[in-house]
Amino acid sequence: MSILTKLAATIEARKSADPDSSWTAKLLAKGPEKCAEKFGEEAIEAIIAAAKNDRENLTAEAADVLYHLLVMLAARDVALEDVLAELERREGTSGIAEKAARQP
Ligand SMILES: N=c1c2ncn([C@@H]3O[C@H](COP(=O)(O)OP(=O)(O)OP(=O)(O)O)[C@@H](O)[C@H]3O)c2ncn1[C@@H]1O[C@H](COP(=O)(O)O)[C@@H](O)[C@H]1O
Repeated sequence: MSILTKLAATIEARKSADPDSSWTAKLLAKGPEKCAEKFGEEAIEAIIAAAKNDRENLTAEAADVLYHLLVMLAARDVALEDVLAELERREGTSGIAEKAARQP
């Protein structure tokens, strides 16, 4: 089991945990909008680290982004497996073909 899959399972379990015992449970209790906001904040911190070419900080911020992405997905009941399945569906298709398929 990959670390992302394990982390997603831990986050899912935190939905029924006491917010006083878990930072994840506390964040989930604040609702999906707050989870999305935190994801955005972490993404901006990663962008800043990348723009500054601060690779050490970018590594840490990227981990924060992945964690907060999983929390945001859990808050809206989107399964990590569905996201991974979407990536697998795209595997082997070129980015240009994918973009063309999304045109209205
Ligand atoms: N990977 C993470 C992880 N990454 C970041 N964070 C938390 O995300 C928060 C983000 O930092 P901020 O500075 O924005 O947070 P803050 O200032 O404390 O919060 P705000 O007051 O701004 O809301 C930190 O408090 C971190 O503890 C994480 N918290 C938990 N995990 C994983 O989730 C698991 C479950 O954690 P708990 O729910 O705490 O048991 C842990 O075992 C870890 O594997």
